[in-house]
Amino acid sequence: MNVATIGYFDGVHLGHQRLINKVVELAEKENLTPAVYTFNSFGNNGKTNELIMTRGEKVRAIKELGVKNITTLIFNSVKNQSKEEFLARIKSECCVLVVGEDFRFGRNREGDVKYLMRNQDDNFKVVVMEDVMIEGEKISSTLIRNLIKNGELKKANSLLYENFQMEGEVVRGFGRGRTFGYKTANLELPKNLIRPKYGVYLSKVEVDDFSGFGMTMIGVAETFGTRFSCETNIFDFDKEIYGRKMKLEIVDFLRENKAMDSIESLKKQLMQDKKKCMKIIEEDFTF
Ligand SMILES: Cc1cc2nc3c(=O)[nH]c(=O)nc-3n(C[C@H](O)[C@H](O)[C@H](O)COP(=O)(O)O)c2cc1C
Ligand SMILES: Nc1ncnc2c1ncn2[C@@H]1O[C@H](COP(=O)(O)OP(=O)(O)O)[C@@H](O)[C@H]1O
Repeated sequence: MNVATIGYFDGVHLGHQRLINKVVELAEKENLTPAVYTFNSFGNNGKTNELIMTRGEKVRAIKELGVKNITTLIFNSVKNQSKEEFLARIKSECCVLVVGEDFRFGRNREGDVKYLMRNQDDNFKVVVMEDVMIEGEKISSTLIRNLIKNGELKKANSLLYENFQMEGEVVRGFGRGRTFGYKTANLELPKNLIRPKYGVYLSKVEVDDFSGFGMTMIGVAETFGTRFSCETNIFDFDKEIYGRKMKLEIVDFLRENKAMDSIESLKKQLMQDKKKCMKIIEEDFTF
């Protein structure tokens, strides 16, 4: 039998981690299976194109926390189930359910924690965990999405399972970067992932067997045009990586994008950006 929790778990943030850690702890104590029920989507409320992490990253995070059994429920099939039907399924597979205070389930979100508590018996217990708070606010995926959209990546990262990251293929740009001494690898972004506020960021970079740092512009290179791109100048690196898979962790916001009056000004700015990155790396990432 399972000890389980249920949720979409986008970001696997500190609140999610409290639930999952409890599941693992209780399962170990009772020699039961630690389990998570998650969903393939949120339905049609729009949030699905603003995901904090991909499904693959989420499943990996949940497994790394010690969960052995992950079930993905198809949102469209469960959304019309009554609270009785949904609970009957959970009771047939779980003997303990760990939930947050505001957990809702079933058609029109009709099932709540009170209903679950009333339906406990010898074979089914409910454990309710308190919300995890930050500065008087409940930590939630929505709160973290707003931080990311505001460019507050450092704060968002401090609440997430791991730094906000984007993984994709390195594609060709206009070949302009190399002409002024700053090659910039253009990343094709995963669809459905939330885009941080347009701007320039310090990032951690992984490509092939290289692992290091870089500076990333997300948004529009206003000096040259209006097309969206995500471009990274990788420090201490000089290799052709077109077509390779690259992972960026967006670590810290440096500045807004600007339209420059010349290539010389752009180069000067990039030099300053790099200096700022080096300072942060020295302060925060000295091993
Ligand atoms: C860290 C970083 C910061 C950047 N900041 C700006 C900027 O403020 N304004 C701008 O017009 N372009 C900016 N760029 C984009 C460059 O203009 C762009 O990389 C260059 O045009 C090369 O494009 P390409 O790779 O398509 O050839 C920045 C690029 C990087 C890597
Ligand atoms: N340090 C580096 N940072 C970024 N890209 C690099 C670096 N060294 C080599 N490259 C290669 O150069 C390409 C970027 O050069 P660039 O002239 O900006 O062309 P493009 O416009 O096609 O991105 C990258 O895609 C990568 O293959």
